[in-house]
Amino acid sequence: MTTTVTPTHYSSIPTLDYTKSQHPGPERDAFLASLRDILINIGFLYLSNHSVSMDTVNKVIAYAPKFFELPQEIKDSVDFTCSPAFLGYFNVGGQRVVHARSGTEGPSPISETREQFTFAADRDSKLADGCPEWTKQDGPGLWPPEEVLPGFKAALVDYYEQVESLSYDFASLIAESLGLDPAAFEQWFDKDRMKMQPRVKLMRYPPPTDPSNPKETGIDSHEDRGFLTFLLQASNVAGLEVRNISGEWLACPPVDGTFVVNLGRALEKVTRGVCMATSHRVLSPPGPEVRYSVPFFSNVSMYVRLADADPQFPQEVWEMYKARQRKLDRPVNWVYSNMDKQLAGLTRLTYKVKNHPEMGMKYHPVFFREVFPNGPPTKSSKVNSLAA
Ligand SMILES: O=C(O)CCC(=O)C(=O)O
Ligand SMILES: [Fe+2]
Repeated sequence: MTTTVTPTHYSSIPTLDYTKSQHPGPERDAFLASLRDILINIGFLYLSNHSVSMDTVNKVIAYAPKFFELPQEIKDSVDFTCSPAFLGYFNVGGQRVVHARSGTEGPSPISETREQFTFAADRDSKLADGCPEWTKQDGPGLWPPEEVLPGFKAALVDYYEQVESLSYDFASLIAESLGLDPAAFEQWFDKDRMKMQPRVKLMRYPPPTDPSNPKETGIDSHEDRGFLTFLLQASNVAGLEVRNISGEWLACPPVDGTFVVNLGRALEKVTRGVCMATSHRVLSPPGPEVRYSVPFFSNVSMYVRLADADPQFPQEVWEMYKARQRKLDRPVNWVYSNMDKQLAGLTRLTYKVKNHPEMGMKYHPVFFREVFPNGPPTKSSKVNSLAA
């Protein structure tokens, strides 16, 4: 029997009310049906009434500008180049970047301008000899001194832990909506959550330094590399845009009390392309206001291989997937690379060293020579990994 499925054409970003998923009944069934459609046909949603306390969210919103207003020498003292775990402050000032999948560097590259502060809950560092090289990405973050910004670390770590917990609950809803056991994705996570490596970034997007240069932007079109992204838009300034299956750019403006949730390439791969890692970009604000945002990137365990995925979706899910593939304005190339056949921790470190060769030379000198047997690359061959 042939079924004809027409993919939903999204012309705006849909919203799901998280509370509807919390109790069995028709509302929960409807939530799961909408979630399935969204995962397959747009890959982006607003999540309202989520489980993270608004008090915690509001603290993060209040701290974001305060961090970036700190004197430059304090921000520089937590520069990520001082962290083997690649945590800390990074000033992306008008750099040329190339993003995975979405594009190659052309003759007139986009230059991105933003500041970011990457953090995680503290993990033990494993710098001792004998640990696999990639475990050295674990480690404590860099934080400004407590007296400079009292309460900053506590508020951000509280936020991190609450969103992390939501990320596992949401992964289980995704599995269920796709007709799998709710625990099906647990195979991609460590039971001991302290081994997991989510990352959060405070982002600050200033208006362009040269408004006459249309190539200056916040973040060029890209897909996130991780599993799920939970984005808090932390000021009332728009700029995020999302590409739908027909190639139209949809605005995704801030909506109070929501997270924007989108799917990363790891989730795309473990679902063999059924869930879509959707392209998105951030335009620099027109000014004078600055835009702040706080993406939380969940990820798979460092100890799994994405290419081991063998999801047993029901036939109707595969039909929805095939119907979407026929409608896409471009191929979604989710095929497994050699990198997906090795441990995810190794792949992640490889991307980090490719992105930041200077960090590779400093903290992973032996591994660096494996990645770059012919010596350090020229600047233009850099690949930007956002959800690092
Ligand atoms: O700042 C935003 O709104 C989105 C950021 C983003 O896409 C990223 O960091 O991967
Ligand atoms: Fe992103």
